[in-house]
Amino acid sequence: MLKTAQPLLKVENLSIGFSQYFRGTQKRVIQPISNLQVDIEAGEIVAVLGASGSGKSLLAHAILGILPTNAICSGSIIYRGEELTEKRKAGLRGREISFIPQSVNYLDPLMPMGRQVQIGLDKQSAQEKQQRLFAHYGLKESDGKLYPHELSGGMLRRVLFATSVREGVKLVIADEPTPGIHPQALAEILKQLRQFAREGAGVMLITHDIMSAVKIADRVAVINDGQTIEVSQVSAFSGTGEQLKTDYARRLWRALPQNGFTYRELGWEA
Ligand SMILES: Nc1ncnc2c1ncn2[C@@H]1O[C@H](COP(=O)(O)OP(=O)(O)OP(=O)(O)O)[C@@H](O)[C@H]1O
Ligand code: NI
Repeated sequence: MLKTAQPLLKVENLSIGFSQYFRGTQKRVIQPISNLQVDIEAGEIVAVLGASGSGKSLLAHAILGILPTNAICSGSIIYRGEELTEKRKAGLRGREISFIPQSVNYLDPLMPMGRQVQIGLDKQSAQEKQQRLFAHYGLKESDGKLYPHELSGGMLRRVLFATSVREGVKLVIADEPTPGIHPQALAEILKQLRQFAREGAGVMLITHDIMSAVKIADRVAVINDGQTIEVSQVSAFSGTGEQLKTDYARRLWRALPQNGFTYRELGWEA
């Protein structure tokens, strides 16, 4: 891949904390993310791999500008050469920067599915495009009139995917898009992410599934306790992991069932 001087997205020294009350009145700050780094080139898929609670969703939400209001955030997020301010995030979100959230709760419970997929689409052709997306994701035209509670979990995930397909999308953030999904649907989703990249978008695939990461990513960023442990080319995840830079990543790789160890040794509950 051609290296450009400036990556599409560069997250540097990102720290996120929350101020919390405990014992009623005392305040303390918890720091789920500290000094996290990751960057993505246009046309590249970077997997962000980390155990549950390691800070993956917070990273996604920081890039998108949808952190809870009590979050204390510092560091820099540079997108296309410029600081991604909260105002810029709001303007790009759902358009140039698209998001496939971890939870189907991100869908509006009070809005029919068809309208949710039309958000961010060019008004004149929105309906036609939405219908094409529905067909592409195996949803029926009549499903467009249904509300989230009337659809199955699998269908909702497909709707979430449809909301991320936008003309001119340059960055796709997919937060665990594959939980509990059967293998064929998983292959389909990974193929779609690859397609985004082929069309020139940068893709961040957040996952705790090392196999999905290795199957699809160009590079893998391993995070633990809100810190970047290692960023490596995907080719380093092979053999005995001798090309990996850190012991942590090597243990993670070797813990795969086919590599002989178990996740439990890492205390990693996938
Ligand atoms: N609003 C919040 N207030 C306080 N702590 C929070 C808040 N949101 C997240 N955290 C804490 O930050 C840490 C990271 O959370 P995050 O959701 O980013 O993890 P994750 O890597 O996405 O995990 P999972 O794989 O389970 O989705 C967790 O310990 C979580 O409890
Ligand atoms: Ni998460």
